[in-house]
Amino acid sequence: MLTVEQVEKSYVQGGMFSKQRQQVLKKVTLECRPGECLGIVGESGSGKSTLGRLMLGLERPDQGIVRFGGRDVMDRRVRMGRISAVFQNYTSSMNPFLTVQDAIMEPMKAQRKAGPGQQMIEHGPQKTERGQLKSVKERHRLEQRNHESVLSPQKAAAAKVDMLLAQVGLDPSYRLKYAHELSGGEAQRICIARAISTEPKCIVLDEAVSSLDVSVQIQVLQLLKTLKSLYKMSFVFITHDIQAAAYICDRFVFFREGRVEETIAVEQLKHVQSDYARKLLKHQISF
Ligand SMILES: Nc1ncnc2c1ncn2[C@@H]1O[C@H](COP(=O)(O)OP(=O)(O)OP(=O)(O)O)[C@@H](O)[C@H]1O
Repeated sequence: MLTVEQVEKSYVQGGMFSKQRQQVLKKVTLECRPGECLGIVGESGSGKSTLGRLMLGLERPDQGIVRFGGRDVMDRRVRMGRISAVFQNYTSSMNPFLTVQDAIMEPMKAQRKAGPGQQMIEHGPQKTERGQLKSVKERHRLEQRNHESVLSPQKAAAAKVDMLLAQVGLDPSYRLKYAHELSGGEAQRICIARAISTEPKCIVLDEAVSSLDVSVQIQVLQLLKTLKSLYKMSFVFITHDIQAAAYICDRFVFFREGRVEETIAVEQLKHVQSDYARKLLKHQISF
């Protein structure tokens, strides 16, 4: 579904006029399958976040391509509403001048603005791939959405936000709060609500629980697991925390110095082949 094919990325090192480049990603090929949680684990500086940005279409690879459903994610229409992100810095992820409601609504508004282009993709060539049933369901959803917005846009928005807040375990009173009025765990739940608001097929989570207290981490991981099965989404879970990854992921990609070192199903972790994967596991997991 989300595929990374022979991707390379380098950055200029030592200032704008320097000719030196650091090769951060080296011929990376991997796939996040429909409905799975793929963990990208590796040491600090191994290139995990760079890979995440490329998977989100935020940066262009020097070589290779990232595709979603067969299409290049650099095309905004391909990723809009289908791929979203949750980052580590939940406080800076939220605009301080927006209420929780407006922050959660932002991606949906952007998706609506994209309108015709979005529909071209939804009902274009994919219609035949996905079959008639899917397109009927989609049409019904769009009609319902239009119907709601014609009747009472504010009420419909508030109801949608309340539903999303409930799904991340927060009550409607949070709707009018601002980022500075939230705890870390609450802010991250809002970022998750925002990420699921367009019912994406895939979420890239980059160190999404790393800054939270351990007890809050567990709650947020449990929440992510529940939402994943509710929405039938895929996750790309980028982390250096193997314990957290083992809790939520189906497969691990061990990432080392910009390369895929080893890929393995989580239930097979005891049988990793590479020294690097063994070393990372030994430091963090006691079997
Ligand atoms: N925009 C950029 N410009 C220049 N160098 C960059 C840029 N982004 C990343 N790098 C470099 O690429 C390397 C990999 O960084 P990246 O953040 O992808 O690693 P990481 O595995 O996510 O690390 P961490 O776990 O510490 O976040 C680092 O050496 C970093 O300095």
